[in-house]
Amino acid sequence: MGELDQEYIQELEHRPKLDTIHVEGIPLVDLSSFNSPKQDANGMSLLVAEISDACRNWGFFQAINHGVPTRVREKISLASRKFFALPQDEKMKVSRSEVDIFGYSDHEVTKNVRDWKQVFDCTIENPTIIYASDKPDDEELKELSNQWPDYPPELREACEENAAEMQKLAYKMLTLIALSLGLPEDRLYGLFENQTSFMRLNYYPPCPAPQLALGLGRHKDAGGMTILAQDDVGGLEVKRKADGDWVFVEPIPDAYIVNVGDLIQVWSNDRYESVEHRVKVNSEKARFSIPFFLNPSHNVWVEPLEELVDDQNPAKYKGYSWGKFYATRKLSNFKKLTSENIQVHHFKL
Ligand SMILES: O=C(O)CCC(=O)C(=O)O
Ligand SMILES: [Fe+2]
Repeated sequence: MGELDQEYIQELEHRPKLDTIHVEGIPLVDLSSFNSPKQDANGMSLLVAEISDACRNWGFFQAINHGVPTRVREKISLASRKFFALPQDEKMKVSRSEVDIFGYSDHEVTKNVRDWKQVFDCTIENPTIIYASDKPDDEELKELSNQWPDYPPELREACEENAAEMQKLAYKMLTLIALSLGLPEDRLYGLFENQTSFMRLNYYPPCPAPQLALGLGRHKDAGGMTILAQDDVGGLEVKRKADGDWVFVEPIPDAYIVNVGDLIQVWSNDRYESVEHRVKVNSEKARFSIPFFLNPSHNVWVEPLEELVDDQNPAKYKGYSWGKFYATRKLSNFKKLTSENIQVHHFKL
């Protein structure tokens, strides 16, 4: 067993099992009927039903025939590998701070345990508007923009091209999710104008003691939806709703993993739930992944959609400000927390 700094060590109950059991995993959804030039009505209604089942039973699925060009994915994957291979002092030149919250970090912590990974974050809207403070009555705004490293020079273009494709795919997903909830297909679009979405490059280096640490501790995604490209190494595990077991997400070349975030859980009034997931590491191979976090505008008030609430189904959440939630989360990256970070269950009625 290799040596591992104490701050990475998970409590016994949260340590991963290293042998991977290949069981029936998250659903696979083929988006061809959505993408075909003349969408056939039958294909679309089958697709909507599959999305509904996947979101209800798993909160996660893999999408194929999604329309994202392979070259866009290859370009960002390669640029990401080149960036993380730089010497540490080069990467630190674009490190995140309380002021510049996008950029590089090798210090992510999930539920007070350090993650075995490095990240590079970039925002999508340029600039992105957020609240300057997490104080409820403070309306002051601030503009955020990206930091780009000198090397690799193509990183910026690769990120921007990937972001544009993720955006298109995210809107397809919003369409399908709205339809699957019995809503008009454009019902969710307006929530994402002036979005606070961002993209992350994840690098999980080989770990000397992968049985003690996690690349990313168990968590739920707080935003609207996440679309993730993983490489062929594998490590992502999803907590199966049916029995609470951790299920390995099989790498499928060129597929994107889609999961419902906490906001869809609230908007859908718990019809769809945001599901816990985590990342295992291993002692031999580095793993790379690229999530796109689709998040609404800072001024969106989050509450169950009125169409999905009635006397039989009263609202299960009180409303909250996405912008204040986001500011609290982002600022907490730079504070030592003494209590649990803000979570959606704090708004449960
Ligand atoms: O790297 C992965 O597979 C998952 C990443 C993830 O869950 C996240 O960044 O929120
Ligand atoms: Fe996640």
